[in-house]
Amino acid sequence: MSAAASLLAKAPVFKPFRLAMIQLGNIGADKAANLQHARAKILEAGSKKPDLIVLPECFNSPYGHVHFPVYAENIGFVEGEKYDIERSESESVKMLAAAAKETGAWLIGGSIPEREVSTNNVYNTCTVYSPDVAGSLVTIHRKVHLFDIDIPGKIKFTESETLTGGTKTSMFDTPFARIGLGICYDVRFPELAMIAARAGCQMLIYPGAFNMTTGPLHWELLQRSRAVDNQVYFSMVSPARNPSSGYQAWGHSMAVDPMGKVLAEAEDGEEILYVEIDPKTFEDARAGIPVTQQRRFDVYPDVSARESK
Ligand SMILES: NC(=O)CCC(=O)C(=O)O
Repeated sequence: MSAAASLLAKAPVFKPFRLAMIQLGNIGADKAANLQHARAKILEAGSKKPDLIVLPECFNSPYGHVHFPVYAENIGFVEGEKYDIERSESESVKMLAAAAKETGAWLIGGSIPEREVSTNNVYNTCTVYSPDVAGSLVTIHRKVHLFDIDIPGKIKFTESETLTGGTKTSMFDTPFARIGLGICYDVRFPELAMIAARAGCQMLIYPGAFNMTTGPLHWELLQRSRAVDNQVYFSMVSPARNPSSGYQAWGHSMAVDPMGKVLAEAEDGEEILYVEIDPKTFEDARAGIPVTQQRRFDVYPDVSARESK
C-alpha cells in the first residue's frame, strides 16, 4: 500500500460533532490581558460542551509585522515527539493546554507569533491541543503563504518583513474527524486544501484575519470555494473588529458545509458561534456529485501525490 493510501485508510470515521468558533474581541498590546480574555472565552465556549473550539489568527498580539518579533514565543514542538507542557517556555501554549483540559474539548489555538530558537526565524503558528489528562499539544501549523499584498490606496501588508513561511501541510486526528489546518492567506492557495482533503480530512479549519478591502469580496467566496472544490466542511475564525487597532479585521467568522452552504456567520463584534457538523451532508455531497472519483490525473497532475512520496 502506498503512503498516501495508508494515511487515507487510517482516517477516523467521521462522526457528528459540535464546533465552537470564538470571534475574539479586545485583542490589544497587553499580552497578559489578551491571554486572560482568551481563556475566559474558551471556558465560556466550553460550557456548551463543544467537541472542538477554535480561536482566531494572532489572538495574543496585535496583528502587524512590527509586532510579531516582539510577541514571539519559543514553542519548541518537534513533530513525532511527545511535547512536555510543564517544560514549555510558551505562556500561550501553557494557557491553551490547560484550557483544553479544563473544557474537555479539542482546541485549535488560533495562531501566535513563534520564534524558532535554532534559526531565530519567526513564524505565524497555529497550535492544537487534545483534552486528555495532560491537555497535550498534538500538532502545529506554520502559515505557509505569507500575507504580502499591495492594493494601492487600500492596503499594503508585508508579513515577510519579519516572518518566515512554514514548509509543510498540517492535519490532526480526533475521535470524530481528521481536520486539516491552514492560516488565513493560505486559503487563497487551493493546493493546500486539496492535499489535506485528499489525505482524508473531512473538515478544514483556518484561523484568519481578513481585512476591510478583501474581506467583503473574498472571505466567504474563498471558503465556499474550498468547501465545494474538495467536498469538505470549511471554517475560518477571525478576531472581532477593533476600531482602535492598526489592522481592522473583517470578522464574519464562518462555517460552510461540503455543498457550499453557509451554516453560521458572525457579524463583526465579539461572538461565539456553535455549529453541528453532520457527516451525512459530507457523504451525500460525495455520493451525489462524485468528483472525488472522476478526477483525470492522466490530464493534469495530482498535487497531493508529491506529499505521499
Ligand atoms: N491575515 C491574513 O493572512 C490576511 C489575508 C487577507 O486579508 C487576504 O485578503 O488574503
